[in-house]
Amino acid sequence: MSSVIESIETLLVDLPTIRPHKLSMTTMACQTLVIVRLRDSDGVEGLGEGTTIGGLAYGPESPESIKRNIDSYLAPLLIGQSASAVATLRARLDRHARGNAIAKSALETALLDAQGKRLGLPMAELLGGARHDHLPVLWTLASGDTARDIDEAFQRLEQRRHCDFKLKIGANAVDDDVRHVAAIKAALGERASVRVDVNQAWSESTAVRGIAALQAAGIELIEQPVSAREHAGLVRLAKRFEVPMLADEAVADARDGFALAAAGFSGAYALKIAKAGGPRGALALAEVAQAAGIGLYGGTLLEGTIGTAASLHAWATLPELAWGSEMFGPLLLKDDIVAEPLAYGEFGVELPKGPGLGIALDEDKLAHYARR
Ligand SMILES: O=C(O)C[C@H]1C=CC(=O)O1
Ligand SMILES: [Mn+2]
Repeated sequence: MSSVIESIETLLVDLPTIRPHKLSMTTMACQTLVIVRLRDSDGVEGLGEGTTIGGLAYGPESPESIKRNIDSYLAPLLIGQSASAVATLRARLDRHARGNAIAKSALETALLDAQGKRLGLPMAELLGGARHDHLPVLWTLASGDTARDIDEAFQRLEQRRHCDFKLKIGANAVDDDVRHVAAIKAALGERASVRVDVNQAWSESTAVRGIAALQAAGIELIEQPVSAREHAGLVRLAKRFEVPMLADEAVADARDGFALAAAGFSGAYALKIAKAGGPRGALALAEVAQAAGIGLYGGTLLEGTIGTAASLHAWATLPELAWGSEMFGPLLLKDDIVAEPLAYGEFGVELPKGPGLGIALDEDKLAHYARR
């Protein structure tokens, strides 16, 4: 008898950040992880995570909606079904529930983790096999203070933890943001690369002015300068400037990626398991990007270790991440809920070993940080 899914538990876990993390739409002091524990009739447990940024500030799913929609709608679609049929189960979720990509990503991760444990294979093997076991990871400077960001960048460089930096801008007037970014780039010089993420904050005309100045300051990549829905504007910016554009909020899944490429976009796509409804959807977007000659970037919604590990297993199967990755989420958090943290070093992170995600929970820490 093949194993069936017996229960699915969801927990909200609130973890403080090491410092305020300032984005165009919110400033974070805490991150809320939605942790999924899926138990199968053969005793195997699969772990998953669905995490967003700033409640409803970043996107249409909040931690509370993710938990509630899994509990009320998505989990009942899976309970009693054959646990190994990951693709069929994932299609079942899409057939009966619209949207809710983050909730679906958490469940797909838990299904893959359980299946990997059952077969004794790492999750990357289920996704085609790892081509890399160490992935590059940048750091996001977003304290809101120029001098503090510069200090932080030099610390990270000296630790050999990160040598590429992403600056979060768009909350301030464009001239102030440009001054901030140019000062950091000037302080770091050739020792580090600097890119920016505007998180949709600019109109197209502001973007033209801001990007011209950022390009002159030596910034290497401009992430999501305009609204996610402004595909035509993003294409115009990509054609206008030498500095490449990175589409993030504009491309959730393979269909978005196809539409943007067909509209004439060139540059790079940020892959996120949360946007694409799971690791498999994110890899489908990667296929479209590769077919269109668009570069790949391993993105995060600032997940903790479980969501980050799931993403790493997916990115490890790709031939190349031309723009590296930002899988630093766990490093932004003061504490963790896993027994063994991910191994960061040499400007990147190791792909975890062992079956499934290769991650085990620390039950005491989980109980301590779980919301009651
Ligand atoms: O890229 C985003 O939009 C979300 C995120 C990734 C890194 C970070 O600091 O925020
Ligand atoms: Mn982004």
